Amino acid sequence: MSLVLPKNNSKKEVLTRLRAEAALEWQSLLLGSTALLGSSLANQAFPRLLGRFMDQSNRTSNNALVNSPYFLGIVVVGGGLASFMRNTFLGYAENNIATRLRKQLFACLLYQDLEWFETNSEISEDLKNEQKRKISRTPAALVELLRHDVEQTAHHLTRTVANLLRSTSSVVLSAFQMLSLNPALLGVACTVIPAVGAAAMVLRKGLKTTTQRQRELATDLASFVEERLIHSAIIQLSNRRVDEVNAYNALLQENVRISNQSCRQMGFFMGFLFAASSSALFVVMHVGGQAVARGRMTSGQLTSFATYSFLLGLGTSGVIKAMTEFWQGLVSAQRVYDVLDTVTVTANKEKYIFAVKSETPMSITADEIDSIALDHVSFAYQSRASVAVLQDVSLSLQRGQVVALVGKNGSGKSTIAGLLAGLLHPTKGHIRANDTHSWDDIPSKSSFLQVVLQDSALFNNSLLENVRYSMPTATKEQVRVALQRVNGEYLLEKYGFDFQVGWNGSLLSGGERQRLALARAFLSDPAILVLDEPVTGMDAEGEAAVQDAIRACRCDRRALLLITHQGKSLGEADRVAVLREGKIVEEGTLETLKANPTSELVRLMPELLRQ
Ligand SMILES: Nc1ncnc2c1ncn2[C@@H]1O[C@H](COP(=O)(O)OP(=O)(O)OP(=O)(O)O)[C@@H](O)[C@H]1O
Repeated sequence: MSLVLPKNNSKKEVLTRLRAEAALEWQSLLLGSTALLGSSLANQAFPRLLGRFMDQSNRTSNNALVNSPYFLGIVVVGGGLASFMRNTFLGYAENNIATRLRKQLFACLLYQDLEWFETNSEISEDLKNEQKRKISRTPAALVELLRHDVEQTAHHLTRTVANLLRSTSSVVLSAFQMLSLNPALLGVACTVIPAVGAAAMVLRKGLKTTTQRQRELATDLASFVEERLIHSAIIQLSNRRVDEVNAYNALLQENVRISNQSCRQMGFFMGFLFAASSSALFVVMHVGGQAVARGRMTSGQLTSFATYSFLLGLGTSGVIKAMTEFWQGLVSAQRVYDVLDTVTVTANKEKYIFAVKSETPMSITADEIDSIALDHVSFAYQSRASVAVLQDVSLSLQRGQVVALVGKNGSGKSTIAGLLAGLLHPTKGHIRANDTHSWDDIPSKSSFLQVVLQDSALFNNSLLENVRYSMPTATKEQVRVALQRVNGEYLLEKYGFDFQVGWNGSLLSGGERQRLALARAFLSDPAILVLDEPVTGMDAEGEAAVQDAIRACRCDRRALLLITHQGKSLGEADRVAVLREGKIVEEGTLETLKANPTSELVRLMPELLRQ
C-alpha cells in the first residue's frame, strides 16, 4: 500500500535543520562573519575620527592619531578588504547551501511515488498552532520551490543572518560610543525604543501571514501558466484566449493585493521608524546643543554623537529589515523541508535523501523470471481513497505469452500497468514474480519490465539519446536494431541519430514519437513488456510495426501485456482478460469468449463477431 504522509515542520524544527545546514559551511561563514565584524569596526571608526578631526580644526583637541596617514590608510584599506571578504565568503556559503538543498530536493522529487505528485499536501493534525501550509505539487509549483524557495532559504541563512549581525553590532557599538560620549544624551535617544519594538512585533505578525499567502499564490500562478502553455493549441482552437488572459489577470490581481498589503505593512513600519528616529535626533540635537553652550560637551563630540545616533537608527532599521527577511526566509525554508520530509511510505526513503546510493542487490535476475502475477490485488488512489479502482484482481503473465487486457474507459487498465511498473503499489494483495518474489522488493525494474504508455514521453534531446534512455550503454547498432523491430529504421534516414526531437518530441509526428518509445522499450530486452494502447496515434504502417513487435515478443519468450481498445489487436493474444469497474469479469482465449454472444468482450467489441 502506498500512503502519502505530508509533513508540516514547526519553526523550531526548521531552525534546527538550518543550524545543521550552516554548520556544514562553518569555514566560509566564519571568514565572512569575521570580515563583517572588521568592516563594521571600520565603519564605527569614522565618526570618532570625524569628531576629533573637527575639534582639531577648531584647536579644541590635539590628537596625533588623526594626523597619521597610516592609521587612515589602515581603516580605508582594511575596511575595503573586509567588505570584499564578507561578500565573497558569504556568497560561497549561500551558493553551496542552495546547491545542496537543490540536489536533495530534486533527488527527493524524482524518487517520490507517482501518487505523491497527484496529491496536494495538507497540514498534519499535530500542528494545530502552526500556520497552515499548502504546497502545490504541479511541475511548475515544484520548479518554483526549487528556484525561489531554495534561494530564499540559502539567502536567509547567510546574507540575512550576516546583515542581522552587522546591524546588531552597529546598534550595540553605536550605543556604546554614545554612552562613552554622553550617557545622559543616550538616555534621551533611547526613549523611542519601546515604541519601535512594539511596532516591530505588529509588523512580524502581519508579514508572516502575507508571505505565506504570497508563496502559495506564486506557485498557483506558475501552475496556471504551465497548464495554459501546454494546452495553448486547445485554447486557440476553442477561442478562449480572452477568457484565459482574464483568468490570469484575476489571479495576478489577488497576487498584487497581497503584495500591496505587505508593502503597506513594511511602509507603515519604515515610516514610523523614520518619524521616531528623526524626533529622537531632533531632541538629541536640542539637548546636546544646550550641553555644548554650557561647555559640558565639545561641538566635535556632539557631531560624533549625532553621527552615532544616525548609525544607530540605520542599524535599527537594518535589524528590522534583516528580521523581516529572516521571517520570510523561514517561510520558504519550511516549504522546502516540508517537501523534503513528505514521503510516500512505500518509497525507500534512504535511497533518495542526499545522494543516490547503489541499490540493494536483487534476489532474482531478469533471466530467471518465468512469470509475474497480480494476486488478489485491490487499489485506490490516495487522492480518492474511498473509491476502489481495482478490486481483488488476480492476473498472471507467463513468459512467451501474450495477454490482452480490455475494458471500458476508466475500468482500471492503466492502473494495472502502473502497478506492474512499480509506479503504484497495491492497497491490498501482492504482485509476485515466479510466485515467490515480491515485486516491490525488486528495486530497479527496467531490465525486468518495460512499459510503453499512451504518452510516449520523449526528452528534448537527440533521437539516439531518447531511444537509449532505457539502456544508456547501448551502441548505435543496438539502437538501430531496436528501431527495426518497430519498423522505425526509416527515422534514421529521415532524421539521423543526432536529430534533436524538441520539447516532449514536438518536432516529430505522434506515430514517430510512439515508434521511438516502442524502440526504447525493446532496447533493454525486458522479460516483461506492457504496451498501454501502443497504436495510439499510429498510421497503418505503425500499427503493423506494433504487430511485428508483438510477434517478436512471443519468439523471444517475453511476457506481454497488451492493453487495447482495438479488436483487431486481440488476434495475437493467447488470453484475453476483460476488466469492468476494477474487476476481472472474464478471462479466456479469444475464441472461447467470442463464442459466447452474451460475453462482456462481445458487448465491448461487437466488431469481433464480424472478423
Ligand atoms: N491519479 C489519479 N487519482 C485518482 N483517480 C484516478 C487517477 N488516475 C486514474 N484514476 C481513476 O481510476 C480509474 C481507472 O483509471 P485508469 O486510467 O486505470 O483507466 P483505464 O481503464 O486505463 O482507462 P482508459 O481506457 O481511458 O485509459 C478511473 O475512474 C480514474 O478516474
